[in-house]
Amino acid sequence: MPNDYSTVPESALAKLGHTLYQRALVRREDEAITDPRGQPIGWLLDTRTPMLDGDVFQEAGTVLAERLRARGIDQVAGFGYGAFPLVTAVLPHGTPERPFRGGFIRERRKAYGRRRLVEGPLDRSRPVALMDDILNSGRSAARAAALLRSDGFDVAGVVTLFNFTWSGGRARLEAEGLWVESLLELNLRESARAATPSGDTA
Ligand SMILES: O=P(O)(O)OC[C@H]1O[C@H](OP(=O)(O)OP(=O)(O)O)[C@H](O)[C@@H]1O
Repeated sequence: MPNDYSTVPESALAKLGHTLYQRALVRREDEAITDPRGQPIGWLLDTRTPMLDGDVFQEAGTVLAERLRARGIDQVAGFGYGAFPLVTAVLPHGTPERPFRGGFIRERRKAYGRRRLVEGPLDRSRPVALMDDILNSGRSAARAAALLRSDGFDVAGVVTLFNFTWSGGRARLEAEGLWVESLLELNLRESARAATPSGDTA
């Protein structure tokens, strides 16, 4: 039986976004958190906490799959621990005629065995969307896109849970010809200055 592909209502999106944000948010009052240079920061979003919980995993997969289908995409790839749960969450939401396929991008080609850079059944003749939890500077996604392209894949766009709008990641990726879609646009510029934000990220 094909899944029900009726459009996910906006209210469901808002609820999911709220859930993801609330359950991913870690504040310095909760635990000591640092940036990549080891400096203390005020908050971060750790999306692994909600995404690796079965209920959110299921709901996020439904919503993300809907967005991908609307763009004619049935192949997704991820680079890093924030991305992997998103890729796997989408996979059950295809149809028998048009199943989703997923890929995990390695930092570098594996030196033995199949010697692959991208693990999984992705088809080079069809476009791939990159998945990631957070778009901040856009450097991770740009690097992932470059790795995919270097291995012969056609990268169409990037789907994320959150976009930190103050960091210019979207512009960086759009300049490379990628479309960008995020479930939640976070615009916390003023509080960001005060809190030195991070998305569990650089
Ligand atoms: O747009 P950017 O500035 O590149 O930031 C976004 C990236 O940062 C985070 O990963 P992080 O580097 O914290 O590594 P992790 O996935 O291993 O936690 C996040 O999961 C994104 O992949």
